[in-house]
Amino acid sequence: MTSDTLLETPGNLFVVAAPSGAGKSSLVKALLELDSHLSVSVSHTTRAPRGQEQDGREYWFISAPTFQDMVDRGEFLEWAEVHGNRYGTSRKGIESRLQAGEDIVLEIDYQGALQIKRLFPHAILIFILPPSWQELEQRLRRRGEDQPEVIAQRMVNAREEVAQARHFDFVIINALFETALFDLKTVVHSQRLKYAAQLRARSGVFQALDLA
Ligand SMILES: Nc1nc2c(ncn2[C@@H]2O[C@H](COP(=O)(O)OP(=O)(O)O)[C@@H](O)[C@H]2O)c(=O)[nH]1
Ligand SMILES: Nc1ncnc2c1ncn2[C@@H]1O[C@H](COP(=O)(O)OP(=O)(O)O)[C@@H](O)[C@H]1O
Repeated sequence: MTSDTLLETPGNLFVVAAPSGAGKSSLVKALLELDSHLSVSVSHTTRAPRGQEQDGREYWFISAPTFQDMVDRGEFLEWAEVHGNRYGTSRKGIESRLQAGEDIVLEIDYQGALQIKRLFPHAILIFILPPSWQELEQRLRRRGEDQPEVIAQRMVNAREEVAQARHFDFVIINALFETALFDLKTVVHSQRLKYAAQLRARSGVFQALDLA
């Protein structure tokens, strides 16, 4: 990463991906409660809402034709088909929020994460791993939101998803929740420090000392 790419926007962009059930949503939710400078982008999806999910909170739930219209109009920064449904990050707001210095987290799959890295080379890609396959399956069952065949499909897809972790900047193992949350906070915090250091490196003091 070069300093120029880091300074592309004043806001930091974090992308968190994981196989279904690894704990990504729980970790991001806990992180947002602790960090008022971070906000999450709400994706659009053609998937039906689960139990307590609300339109505009977890996702914008839209029909397949509406999703296609948005694709055709170029309204997504990235989109992908995951577990038989389509999911996308709306362009609206993201670029302007980053330019305004806001930090944003995207909770998306690996295909979307890799698209975002191409668009925003300074984005920080974080992959969350479960401690074992057995624990992953247990978490999907305990969550109690998906039918057995949906869980089976997600376990099959998880093998392919986990193989993509090597393309990410950081890999966090979510065995103990509090430890994984601490790791996630540390990544966010260190990225902010790095950015602040880049700004200082361009400041008058560094220029005057021939350190820039
Ligand atoms: N590419 C992309 N993937 C997304 C987006 N929103 C959610 N996803 C991913 O779609 C997958 C399925 O999400 P979901 O149906 O909520 O299931 P869960 O991960 O088991 O909670 C997960 O890997 C999400 O990270 C998006 O905007 N773009
Ligand atoms: N470290 C952990 N230990 C045990 N259970 C966890 C842990 N992290 C998350 N969970 C539980 O696992 C289930 C799946 O978590 P969730 O955040 O919905 O995953 P994802 O968003 O990755 O699909 C939830 O019931 C959640 O409470």
